[in-house]
Amino acid sequence: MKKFSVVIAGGGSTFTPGIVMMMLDHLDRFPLRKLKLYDNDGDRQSVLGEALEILLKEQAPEVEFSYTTDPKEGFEDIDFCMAHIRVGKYEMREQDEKVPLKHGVIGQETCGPGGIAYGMRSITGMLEIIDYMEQYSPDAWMLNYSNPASIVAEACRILRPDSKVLNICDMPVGTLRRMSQIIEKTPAELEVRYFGLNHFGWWTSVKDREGNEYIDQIRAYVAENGYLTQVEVDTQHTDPSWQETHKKAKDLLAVNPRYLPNTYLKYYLYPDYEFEKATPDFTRANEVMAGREKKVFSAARAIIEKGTAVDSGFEIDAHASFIVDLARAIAFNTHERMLMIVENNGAIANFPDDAMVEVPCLVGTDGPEPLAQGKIPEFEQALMYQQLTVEKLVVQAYIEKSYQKLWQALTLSKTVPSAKVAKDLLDDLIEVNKDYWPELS
Ligand SMILES: NC(=O)c1ccc[n+]([C@@H]2O[C@H](COP(=O)([O-])OP(=O)(O)OC[C@H]3O[C@@H](n4cnc5c(N)ncnc54)[C@H](O)[C@@H]3O)[C@@H](O)[C@H]2O)c1
Ligand SMILES: O=P(O)(O)OC[C@H]1O[C@H](O[C@H]2[C@H](O)[C@@H](O)[C@@H](O)O[C@@H]2CO)[C@H](O)[C@@H](O)[C@@H]1O
Ligand SMILES: [Mn+2]
Repeated sequence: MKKFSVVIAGGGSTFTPGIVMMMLDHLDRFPLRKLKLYDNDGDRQSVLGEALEILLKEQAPEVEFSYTTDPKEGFEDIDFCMAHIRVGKYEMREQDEKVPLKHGVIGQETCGPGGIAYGMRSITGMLEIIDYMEQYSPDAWMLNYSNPASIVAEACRILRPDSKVLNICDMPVGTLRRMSQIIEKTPAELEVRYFGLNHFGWWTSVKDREGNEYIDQIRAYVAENGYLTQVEVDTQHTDPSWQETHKKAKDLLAVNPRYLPNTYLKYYLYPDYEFEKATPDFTRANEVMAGREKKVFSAARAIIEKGTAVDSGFEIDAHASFIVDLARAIAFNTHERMLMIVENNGAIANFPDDAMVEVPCLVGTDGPEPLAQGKIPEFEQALMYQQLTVEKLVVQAYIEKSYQKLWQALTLSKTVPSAKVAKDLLDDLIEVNKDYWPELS
């Protein structure tokens, strides 16, 4: 079987060790000849790079491993780029989550004003790494899960329409694990129908391979428990804030019992509840900095200190194996069925063709082919259209450097109460993002 060369862009990511360990666990399905880390913060990346160098020497010496901040070194001779960059890092995520709270609005990583601010930063970083990939390895594919995926996907549609970039999200993958536990199946046994935008969608069917429908059984469970399961399926999600998020699905179902909701809808349907329970001095960014980030980097420093990764604190991100499934689908034309963020083009019959939607796709060497999801009801259609327009206005604001369009995007968001609040918020966000956003006029 062909051996592949992969660069992880955003090598200093808290997810890098877990994903690398997952890839080593799948070498039989997706063999590697070369694995590289690329980041624009050498100090941050080198901590993980040095530790992973020790781990690969011990566990996969046949794989050529390196880490770099040099784009040519990072992106030459690769088959795939797995991208998980965070432009502005956690210090800016903290601003995304705290600045809106000062204006009485929810603060969140990818939703509402936080997501808009993050999107205005991410576009520049994404264009940068896409261009590096195309300059040094023009035949490579980028598997992107850098956020905010909806805005990044819309920016790719307009600014890099011919680039081989696949935008994906692991939220539905994680929730399907929960659903499978509820009905005592495995995720691999299930086939879903789903429609939405990224972090803004619904399941309309969950069937096993024999065609048995489980959505009613799952709905009955979620109506009582949300997506909280007896056994926590995500080690990432033992934090109380994530437990509350999975539980809140119960209230999302209450307002729209027709379909099973993506947990992110809570920020749009219950922004008042989310604002009331927010802790302005300690948001999710702080939780991660004190939790996952501290844990991952401490484990890396311990490996470097001891000189071995045996019994290390690195934890495999087994659930991230959908990334290998996606790479295999491209490499071996497997026609893997998975949710992707793709141009609608009729997949959702009564929604704009040029919307970047999250729907089930069959993925092969030519990329994803969306599966038709039919017409959607007007409640979901209207919500999606409002959010779609927000996302389109953000990308237009970025391209045109338009203050007016970004003000409109914030005003239109279901999380922002008025044009006045939107403008005050925008002026604050411009100030804190002055090193990252294009200058608006
Ligand atoms: N799509 C999904 O479902 C999903 C799931 C989990 C995480 N994510 C995303 O993955 C990303 C990484 O998350 P994290 O918490 O590990 O962040 P992190 O801050 O720990 O790591 C991100 C890395 O990206 C680097 N970076 C920033 N700008 C860059 C650029 N222009 N070029 C190269 N590197 C750059 C940073 O220096 C940092 O080392 C975020 O965008 C996050 O939202 C997405
Ligand atoms: O608050 P964080 O940094 O812990 O998570 C933000 C991300 O949350 C989702 O990814 C989850 C995923 O849904 C879950 O199954 C597991 O793999 O953990 C991930 C990280 O918590 C979401 O899909 C991402 O877009 C967010 O960035
Ligand atoms: Mn996501």
